[in-house]
Amino acid sequence: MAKESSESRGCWRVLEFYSGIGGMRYSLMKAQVNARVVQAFEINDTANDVYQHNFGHRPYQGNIQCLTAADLDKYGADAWLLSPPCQPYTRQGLQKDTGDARAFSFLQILELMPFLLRPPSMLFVENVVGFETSDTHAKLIEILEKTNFITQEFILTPLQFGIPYSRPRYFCLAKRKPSSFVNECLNSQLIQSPPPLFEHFDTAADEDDSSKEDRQNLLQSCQPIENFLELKNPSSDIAVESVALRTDLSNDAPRTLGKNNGHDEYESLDQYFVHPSLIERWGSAMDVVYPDSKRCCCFTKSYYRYVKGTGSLLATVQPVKRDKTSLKEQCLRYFTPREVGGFSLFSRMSNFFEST
Ligand SMILES: C[S@@+](CC[C@H](N)C(=O)[O-])C[C@H]1O[C@@H](n2cnc3c(N)ncnc32)[C@H](O)[C@@H]1O
Repeated sequence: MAKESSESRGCWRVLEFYSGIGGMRYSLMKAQVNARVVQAFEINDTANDVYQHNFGHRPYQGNIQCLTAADLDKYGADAWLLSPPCQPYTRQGLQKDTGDARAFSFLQILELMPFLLRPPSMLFVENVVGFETSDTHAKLIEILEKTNFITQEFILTPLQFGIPYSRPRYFCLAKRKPSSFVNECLNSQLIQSPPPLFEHFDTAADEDDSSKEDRQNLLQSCQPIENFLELKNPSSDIAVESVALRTDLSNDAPRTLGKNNGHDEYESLDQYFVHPSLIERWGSAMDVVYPDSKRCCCFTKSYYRYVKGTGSLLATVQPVKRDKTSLKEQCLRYFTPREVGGFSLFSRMSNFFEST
């Protein structure tokens, strides 16, 4: 079947697999490429509710594993965006890789590639660090090579793009010949540049001097956290008052304090304060950042439920001397859902489409 070229249409037709709440689509919009998502695929109906709210389009709800080559051919898509489940490859998980049922649908999509009459010209895959050494990755590269794609692979963190968010991720870009990349010297390579970064910067003990310098330069070039705050910090007086009040609250107390001398900003912020009892118990394990910090840790889905290892907490009172001020006095709060979303969305792929 003859395929109308994207140049003649002037607009890429895009398929978004594993669309979730639409992070890839937001990134595509931010990259300002001339593209249109012609279909999104997602099994989770709650995610689809959010996607529909965000974009006014409800993804196809179903198992990607059941899609056939004919199903995909009918979209005549130029580009595929894929962010398959990462659990089979996470370092903290069992790393069952191709043996994990959650990897099957991605493997199945790859297996369809040689049978497509209208294969995409471009592919973009995102996953966790660890994917690049998996059997699924080997399969991805094998099939892409067999079907005439050139690949460039990267491990990148938002910190490299000025976003104060430490979230190294694996990315694969693929273009089908005769399309080519601008920087051909990166073809068939996995680029990790600058050198590997760590979730907790202060634990990178065995780095040499040059990677320490790279890391420092990287951090300095990031925007401060305060540029990403939806709710600005209240004045110190209000925040200190808040700690006094919260110390009296039991865990079951209502999360809002009601009217407080007309401090509306404080009221909306209140539900995000960390209860002092949690600070007492888990303070030493908390990753605390400040409005002028230029990094924060990756947020997980257990953020708000657990404080240890699930993402950073923000000090709403900037202490004069950080090491001399107790965490309780610093009035810690969680980042709001919009703030968490903002870090993630800013950090995706806008730069790829612009530069490749
Ligand atoms: C890593 S998340 C992708 C997140 C997405 N990029 C976003 O911005 O929200 C993987 C998504 O794939 C969905 N998923 C997993 N297995 C699937 C399958 N077999 N068919 C369709 N969707 C699937 C999950 O429900 C989840 O939303």
